[in-house]
Amino acid sequence: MTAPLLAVDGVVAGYRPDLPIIHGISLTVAPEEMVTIIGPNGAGKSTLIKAVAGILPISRGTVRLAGKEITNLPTHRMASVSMAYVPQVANVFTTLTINENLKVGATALSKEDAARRIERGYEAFPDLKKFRHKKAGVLSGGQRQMLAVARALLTEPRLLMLDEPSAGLSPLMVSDVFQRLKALVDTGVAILMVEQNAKAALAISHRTYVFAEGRNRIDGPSQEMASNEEVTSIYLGAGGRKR
Ligand SMILES: Nc1ncnc2c1ncn2[C@@H]1O[C@H](COP(=O)(O)OP(=O)(O)OP(=O)(O)O)[C@@H](O)[C@H]1O
Repeated sequence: MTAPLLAVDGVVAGYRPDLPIIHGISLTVAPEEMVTIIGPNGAGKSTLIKAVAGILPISRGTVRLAGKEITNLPTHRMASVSMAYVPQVANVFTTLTINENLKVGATALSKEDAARRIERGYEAFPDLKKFRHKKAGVLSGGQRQMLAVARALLTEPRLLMLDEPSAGLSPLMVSDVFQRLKALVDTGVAILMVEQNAKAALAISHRTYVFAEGRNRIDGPSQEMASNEEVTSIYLGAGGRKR
């Protein structure tokens, strides 16, 4: 088996040191793999991703990226370990133009690198180029999500983490956003994302982890999970039932 790019082992974390929300979660993401985390509301999906991103303190367990321990790495150092995180809300500056949003994301880069990488972002997301001088506030939900992703990619991460990229999007937009994320994986970026939209997540990702009550519940190849009885009955509802 390929050595994991991300290895989360027995992580305990929460919003208060005396009140853990996740109780020893483990998972891996291989290079160029797309992994989703699904589970009911309050299962601790966002908490896990925030803990890996260094936003919430980890009280037990470890996080390794490419074999190097990065447990409780300060968020501002994420780019230096080739990792990027797109939060669920407030992930773009709505009063700035698209171009300005990208420039803000590129402040740590040299002028040449910034220009080159922003141009590459425009190539990957042509809609953004079309509206480059428009305020991000006028973008559709899907385009906004793409802007947040394009900004996160400016640091050229090997691992991109996303918290519910489909939140608030129409089914058509979900499909478009997911296809673009999949295309990113094909260019060599690994993705770990939390999703409420279990059906779409299972259809697009390589592997899926199901969390419940702050613990690993079940995991495996997404195709298998999509036909797993427990997953279909509890998490997919009527729309995801086995044929
Ligand atoms: N800012 C916060 N302060 C304190 N507790 C929080 C905070 N945010 C979430 N929680 C609690 O942590 C638990 C897990 O929340 P989390 O957001 O990780 O769940 P989730 O699996 O991502 O589900 P959802 O899809 O509903 O966000 C919940 O019980 C929630 O009430």
